[in-house]
Amino acid sequence: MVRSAVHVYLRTRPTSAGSSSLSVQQDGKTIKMLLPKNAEAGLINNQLEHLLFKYDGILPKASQETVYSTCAQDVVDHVLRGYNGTIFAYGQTGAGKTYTMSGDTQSYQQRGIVPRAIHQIFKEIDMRVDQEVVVRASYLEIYNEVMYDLLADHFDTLVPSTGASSMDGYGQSSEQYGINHRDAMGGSKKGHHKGTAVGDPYSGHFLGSSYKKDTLHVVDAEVKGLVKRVANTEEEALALFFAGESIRSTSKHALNSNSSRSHCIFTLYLETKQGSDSLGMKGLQSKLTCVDLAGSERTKKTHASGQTLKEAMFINKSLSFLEQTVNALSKASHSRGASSGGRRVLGEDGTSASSDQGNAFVPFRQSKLTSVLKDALGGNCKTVMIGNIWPEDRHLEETISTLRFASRVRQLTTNAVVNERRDPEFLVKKYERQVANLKQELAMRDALSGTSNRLSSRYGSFSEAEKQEIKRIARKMLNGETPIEDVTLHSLNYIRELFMQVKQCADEQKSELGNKHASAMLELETKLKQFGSDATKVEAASKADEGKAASDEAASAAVGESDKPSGFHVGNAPSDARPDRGAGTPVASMENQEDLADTYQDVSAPMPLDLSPALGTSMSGSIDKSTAFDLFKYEVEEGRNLSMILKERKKRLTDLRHNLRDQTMELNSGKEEIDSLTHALKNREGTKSEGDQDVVDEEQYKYMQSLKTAKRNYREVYQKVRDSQLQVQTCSRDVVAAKVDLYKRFNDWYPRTMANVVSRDELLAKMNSLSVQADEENELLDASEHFDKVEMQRIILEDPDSLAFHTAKKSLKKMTPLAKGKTLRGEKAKATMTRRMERDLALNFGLKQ
Ligand SMILES: Nc1ncnc2c1ncn2[C@@H]1O[C@H](COP(=O)(O)OP(=O)(O)OP(=O)(O)O)[C@@H](O)[C@H]1O
Repeated sequence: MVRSAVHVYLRTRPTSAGSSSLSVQQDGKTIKMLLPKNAEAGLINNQLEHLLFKYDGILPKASQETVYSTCAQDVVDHVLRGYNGTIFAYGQTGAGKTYTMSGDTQSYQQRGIVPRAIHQIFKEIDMRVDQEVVVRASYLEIYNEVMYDLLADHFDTLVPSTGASSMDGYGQSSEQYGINHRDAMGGSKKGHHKGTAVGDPYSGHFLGSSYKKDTLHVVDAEVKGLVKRVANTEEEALALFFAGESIRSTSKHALNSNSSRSHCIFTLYLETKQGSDSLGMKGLQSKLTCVDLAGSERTKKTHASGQTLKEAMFINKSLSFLEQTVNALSKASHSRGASSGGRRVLGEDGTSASSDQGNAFVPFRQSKLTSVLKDALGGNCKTVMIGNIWPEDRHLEETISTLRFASRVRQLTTNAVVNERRDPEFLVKKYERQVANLKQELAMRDALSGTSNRLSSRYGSFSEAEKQEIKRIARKMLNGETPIEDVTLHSLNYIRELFMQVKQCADEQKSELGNKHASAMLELETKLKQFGSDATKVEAASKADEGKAASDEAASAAVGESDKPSGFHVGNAPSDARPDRGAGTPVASMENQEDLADTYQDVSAPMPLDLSPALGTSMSGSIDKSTAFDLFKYEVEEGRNLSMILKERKKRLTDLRHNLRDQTMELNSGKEEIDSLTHALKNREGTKSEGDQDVVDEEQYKYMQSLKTAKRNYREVYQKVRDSQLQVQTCSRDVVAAKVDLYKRFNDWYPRTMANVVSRDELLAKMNSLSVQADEENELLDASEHFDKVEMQRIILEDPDSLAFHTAKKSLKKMTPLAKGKTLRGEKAKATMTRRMERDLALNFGLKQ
């Protein structure tokens, strides 16, 4: 097992004052700190003149983009490949942790690591047409050592329009677990809201103080009961994140007007499935955890009092537990690394120090934070820490402690592995099959023992050359050139390979036939259309009912006739029920789900449509195709409709697959029931004396009846599975057809619209004139709708990638109308105060709340 080091980066907050004590060395990874020789700066040190700290990178004056590409992109990439990843920001209050993790959530340019990670994840998922990836999100807040679910039921009130409100598929409900909810306005539902405003009464925090404790539990670094919301798109995931952000607890103090008063942990869970239901689904399960820790603070400096002081005490205490945990882990790692000749090695489970250390105790359970971060600090996770510092002389002491902590974290190692998962039912079946095959193989070996054939008995897999040879024999068998009796069957393994090759040859022949069938279908369709117009003429000439009857009869005759050779029933579907397929469209030959990816490539290949981010954002001079494609999807009615159809079909496909999976599981348990009843029946028969063999006793009768019912149920479920399989196949084809349609129409539209358009402004003007025409033709938009539309066009043209961000922001704002000049937090606080007053009044009058 390979352990890898936790990577640590240092980011400095820009400051006008600057620091005379800190300097970054030439390697860009080492920071030098000169130690002052006086007590005024809070330090007295007579021996050392300076300290050197080395990290994986130092980022002074770095843009948000640089920070993301340096520190986070690789972790997210790993998460997409099935690893767990954690990115956490640590540092004193006001040093820029929230700015680093969340960024300025009002500004796309200044967005932080979380929105960027969401974008990277969904962009990659969009490219994986052959995989089913389900993304879920959770948002946990640890405030005063109590855990809150920031995506609990208030979320439906906050962002219903995005559709991102479905809970996870496990039927988890927050109520069920008795979670401490924050309501939409930031107060604890179960609690007694106790607001403490510092300065501006609208910028204070409002939190519950009489909440029920220990309702969320941490088991093996997993928070049980936390709601995981499904996010189908980037926009939905962003909406979830923004909704959680809007109710985080913050407060104002002397060093930060918007200081986080809690540790916030936003997690994205990815479940990737690949394979077919019949062969068993192979899946990856990974998660990306983004942690914005509350900042350590000297209460003397922040002038904290009252509630803010209490919060500061909780924050400092939990950070000190974190330090103790890291210290224990790094000590263990250090000593074991030294004794093993390596650098840093930890106990495999990451929970305890090395045995060389005499199993040193690592205090993970001391606090909620360390329990949750257990994996990130030493378990199955790829971890990155960003240390944020505020490089001013007045913060020297805090800076030193951040630098020291970061150095210790850099000594930790984790053990990240790909989290592969197979459907357990499928695995059991697979192993059962393997055991049965091995038994047969052995029996065959015994039978063949002593003969030369025995030498040919193989257990390993065949080489490519051997497979080709077997395939040649299979083809000859299929073509009737070699009689089956003439084929020497060397071993069971050989027979299996031969079967597979026969199947493959048969599939190839089937696919050839399918292509021929597709062209025949096209021909048939053309004929049907022709026939349709002839029939219309006939209908016009004759009486309505007679004409219809004649037409139906003629239609079915024609359909039946052409259909005969293939054995398919075409039916009497209206001509517009089938998507318009061009002669070269590969959809017609689509036979199964595996063809999806190929088709996607086939379809996109002839169209120079590059959706890579680099092209998508390049706006120098002319309009690139990627931008135009986004425009087509969002702004042109035809494209919007097609894109909507594609989205709906994809959604339906996902639902159908889930349904199929459930039914397959039901089928499997039905089979198990039949097996066990058969077994029981046989046992019963075996225990009877010879004379009683012909008499069915009561117990036997019971088994027989149950067996009959089980078999009947099995048949019913089996039929359902077959139907669902067909539905999935049809729906897969519909998805591909919708994709093809969208690309095809776009390719028609693109040269038409882009003719003579070379610059962004020209396109904007053209789009505006088109939309004005469209508005006039359809219905007039009101002023705000028109503004939104123009704004969307501007966003798409400037940076199509930013669309999801802006739309998610807009949907959140719509639900929380803001008064001009007021912040969301201000509104939240105001509403909380109003509610509190109402509640107090009600309490005074003895009304129940
Ligand atoms: N790299 C940076 N570039 C621009 N502004 C920054 C940067 N880092 C921090 N800031 C600004 O400094 C202020 C404090 O930052 P932030 O709230 O992120 O600190 P914090 O470490 O999260 O503090 P706390 O622990 O109190 O929550 C914010 O106004 C933020 O915009």
